[in-house]
Amino acid sequence: MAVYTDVPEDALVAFVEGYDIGAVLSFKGIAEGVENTNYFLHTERGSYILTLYEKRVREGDLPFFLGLMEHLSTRGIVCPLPVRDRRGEALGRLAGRPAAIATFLEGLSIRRPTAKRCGALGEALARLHEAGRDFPLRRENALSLPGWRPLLHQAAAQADTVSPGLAARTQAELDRLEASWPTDLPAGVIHADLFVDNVFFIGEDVSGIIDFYFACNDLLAYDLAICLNAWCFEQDGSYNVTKSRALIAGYERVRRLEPAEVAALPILCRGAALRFLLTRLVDWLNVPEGAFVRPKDPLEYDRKLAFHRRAASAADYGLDR
Ligand SMILES: Nc1ncnc2c1ncn2[C@@H]1O[C@H](COP(=O)(O)OP(=O)(O)OP(=O)(O)O)[C@@H](O)[C@H]1O
Ligand SMILES: N[C@@H](CCO)C(=O)O
Repeated sequence: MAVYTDVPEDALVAFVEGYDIGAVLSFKGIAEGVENTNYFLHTERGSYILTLYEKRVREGDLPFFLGLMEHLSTRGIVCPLPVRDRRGEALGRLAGRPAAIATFLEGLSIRRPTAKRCGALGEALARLHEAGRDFPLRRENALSLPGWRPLLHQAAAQADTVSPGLAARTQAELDRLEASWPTDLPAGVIHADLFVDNVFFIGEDVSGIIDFYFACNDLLAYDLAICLNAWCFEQDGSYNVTKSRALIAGYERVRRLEPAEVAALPILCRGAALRFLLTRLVDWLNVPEGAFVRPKDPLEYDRKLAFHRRAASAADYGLDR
């Protein structure tokens, strides 16, 4: 569950009075998610999400995240739109934490997406990349290649308690990626955490994208690699190349990949898998005492990494050129 910070009712009422959204009708903590505290907020004017920013989100990055959601909204991407208070500020403080109110999005996240929905996701991802082109702020990706070794250092001593040989496997993978990571591919604003729980559908269509708190400037095709990892593996660990082909084809309906991006796809997928293996491993080994959080399984990404290590080219992901 993700309610790390309790908000007393009187503090909430005073906070909401600072906005032109009417009086509070109801207010409820949201169990999903692991990063921030989220409340569902219903007022006389409608439905909103109140977010209190927790540990991994740096306060200095919030203008980037909130500004990006505003920017993307004006360019037709359906994402939460931060609500500005009566003074024109999108970012406030509540219960001692930075906090913001954003619009509530309709739709459902789909746990087991079909190939058709993977195609719709691919298209939505490329639209997001296109819409982010003229966003003026920059944020380096703290969880790209240079950030992985410090994470491994944090986890290495205990990694083998999670799975025998994990420390050495992860170390070897990181060495290999450091020697071959591409640098000269098209870059721009990426979402960087576009998992199935962050995409809402109505029917077969993407109705909205949430959770921009890892968004940053990085390689566009790396974002695609994150989605291939998150959307195209089955429960039994097998890679579904039909879904993968559909996701990439959806992406290319909006932005065609350059030959260098196609060639780099296997290595980008390895990097994306290692990134989530490492953050999950660190979280798995460091559950804060008394926290109501169920850490995500790092070994899921150890198994995905094994698939990517065997991939010879983009053809293994259904991209035959
Ligand atoms: N704008 C929104 N509209 C509707 N529901 C939302 C919105 N924002 C968040 N939610 C709901 O709150 C849940 C948690 O939100 P979110 O994924 O942003 O939290 P998080 O702690 O950052 O999670 P994660 O673990 O994915 O990083 C979502 O799964 C969704 O159900
Ligand atoms: N999407 C991430 C967690 C949220 O940052 C994961 O599945 O590891």
